[in-house]
Amino acid sequence: MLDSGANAPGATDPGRIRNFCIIAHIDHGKSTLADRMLQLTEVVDPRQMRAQYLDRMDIERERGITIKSQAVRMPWTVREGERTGEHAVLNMIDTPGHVDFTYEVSRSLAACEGAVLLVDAAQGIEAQTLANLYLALENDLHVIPVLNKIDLPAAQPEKYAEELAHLIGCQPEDCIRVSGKTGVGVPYLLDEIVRQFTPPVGEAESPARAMIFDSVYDVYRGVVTYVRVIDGRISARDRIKMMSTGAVHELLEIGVISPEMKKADALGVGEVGYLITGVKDVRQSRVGDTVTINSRPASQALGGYKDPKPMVYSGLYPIDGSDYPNLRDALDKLKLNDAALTYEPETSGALGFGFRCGFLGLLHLEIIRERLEREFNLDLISTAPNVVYRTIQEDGEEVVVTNPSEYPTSKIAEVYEPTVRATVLTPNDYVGAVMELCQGRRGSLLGMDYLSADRVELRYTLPLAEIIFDFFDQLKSRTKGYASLDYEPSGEQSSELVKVDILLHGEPVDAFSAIVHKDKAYNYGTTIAAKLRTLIPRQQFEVPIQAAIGSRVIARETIRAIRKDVLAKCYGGDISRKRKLLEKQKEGKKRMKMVGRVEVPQEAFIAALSSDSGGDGKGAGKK
Ligand SMILES: Nc1nc2c(ncn2[C@@H]2O[C@H](COP(=O)(O)OP(=O)(O)OP(=O)(O)O)[C@@H](O)[C@H]2O)c(=O)[nH]1
Repeated sequence: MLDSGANAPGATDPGRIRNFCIIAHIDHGKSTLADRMLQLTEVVDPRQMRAQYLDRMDIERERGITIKSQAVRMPWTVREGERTGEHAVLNMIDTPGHVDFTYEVSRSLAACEGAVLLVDAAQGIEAQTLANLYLALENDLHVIPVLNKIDLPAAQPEKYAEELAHLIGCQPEDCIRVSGKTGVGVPYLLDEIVRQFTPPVGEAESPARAMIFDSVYDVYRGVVTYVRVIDGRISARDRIKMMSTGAVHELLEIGVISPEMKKADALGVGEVGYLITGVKDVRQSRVGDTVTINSRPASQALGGYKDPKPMVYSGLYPIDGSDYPNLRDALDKLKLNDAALTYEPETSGALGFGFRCGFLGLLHLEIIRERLEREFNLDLISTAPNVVYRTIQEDGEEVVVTNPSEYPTSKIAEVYEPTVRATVLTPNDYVGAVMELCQGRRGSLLGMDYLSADRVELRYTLPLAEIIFDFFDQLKSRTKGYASLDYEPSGEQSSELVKVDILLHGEPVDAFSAIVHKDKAYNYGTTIAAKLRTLIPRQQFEVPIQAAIGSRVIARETIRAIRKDVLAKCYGGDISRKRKLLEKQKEGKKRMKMVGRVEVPQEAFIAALSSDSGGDGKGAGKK
């Protein structure tokens, strides 16, 4: 339990504090190790312990992934070695592992002095092990290498200790071996955290400066802001000031998380805790901003973070048009918690009123969509995800396109698409398969290194648009699940892109427009046209389905004419039965959308869009 006296928040000697995070490739066991630490430090009562204690969102628990960072304060008394008996206060920050949430990781790292780099002893180093290690080194963190899951029969700690030591530049013996599951080695790791990581340094007498590393919206309490105090002290009676806006807020509460919110009188140098001001909008408590005290403000803000930029866009439409206001409310609420989500209203001829939303990646898209459906009870259609394009017109005008149907059709001098720098780690045997995949996706090889005798790192520049469609699934299936992927934005490139329109009876259907590379346009056109032919019922006239680039048709399918005679089944003269059938047909028609003269059932749009956009996101979640 949280002890009083010298370890109480606000009164803690910074020399006793260790702020650290756990970084790892996805599924290497961060959350499990965090659970064991909570248990060993007795912060969580054994009766209340549950798996993935810090993953508070339902989706996080169900999918077994961490989305939001979490900070928790744990007292620890060193058990062994020359510092036995020393009382320390550990602030642990659990971070997400998926690429979509890298920006959360980098924010958390800036609040720490040390990082525990966790590697699954049955898997070895993976792409995000490297990516996270580089982030930690960029933030000048001391890194403790740890091999996890040593209880597994397939664990090869000797082999991977060599690899890890080689990577970090230490001795294989320096890699600590633990099992987050059984708890073996974890007390020793906690001792080493106290021994190896440096305590925070700051000016206790200076005006207060605290860095906001997260802020979340809580329905009952308003915005909860997580801070790390760098200099000075913030006490519960202070009025705080946000340095970027100058806005002054009354403090309603201040405290630490251990493992639930615990009120405190103050937070001093190096401490990690929360502030509640009664503000209702997370944007007023911006991540990266510096908090100071109004009565004695600091003169200079701390260096902030980069704002996350949406990478992938998709249109979200309520299946029932009358849900539109609810969708807007729901997005407003999610936005309170998620600064990376963007949205603006848009109208589609095919789908009605909806929103064009911007996401960090496919997993982010999927999670927002799932939360909208689950927490707000909405049924949604999402259009196929696309990236942002920048076009330069012949007259020099620049147009940024987030919706393919708004792509300018004529007089384009050049088009730029976003690219990523991708790192793939794969066993030697699959190098050929990975290269073939990357080349098929318009990748260019930047370099290739052997990390050990049988593990190769391949670096590619790839168009982001090529990654968001089933790239990860393909990579996994071509390498029997052994390859891992990480990527980061790397600017943009000029490409030969075209907009493919899908026309029904001569009318373009905006929801199906796509921007694709010219070599892939034909494939996209024929696939969608063939799919729609099977999904759209016959009409009383012949309906051509065409795929076109500008006015040039590149593919065509035809739905043959038929008169749907609902009365055919009624050979008797029962007029009431006939009327009933006609009524039923009318009901059905209400759920039809008119595209020009063609009646298209809503389900056809959903089916055509879902099979195109659904599959890959799920794979991304399992990374
Ligand atoms: N045998 C064994 N399994 C473990 C150990 N640690 C974690 N696992 C299992 O590995 C899987 C992933 O563990 P998590 O703790 O959820 O992994 P994570 O790194 O937090 O995953 P993200 O939060 O998604 O980044 C789970 O099925 C755990 O039960 C361990 O020490 N031994």
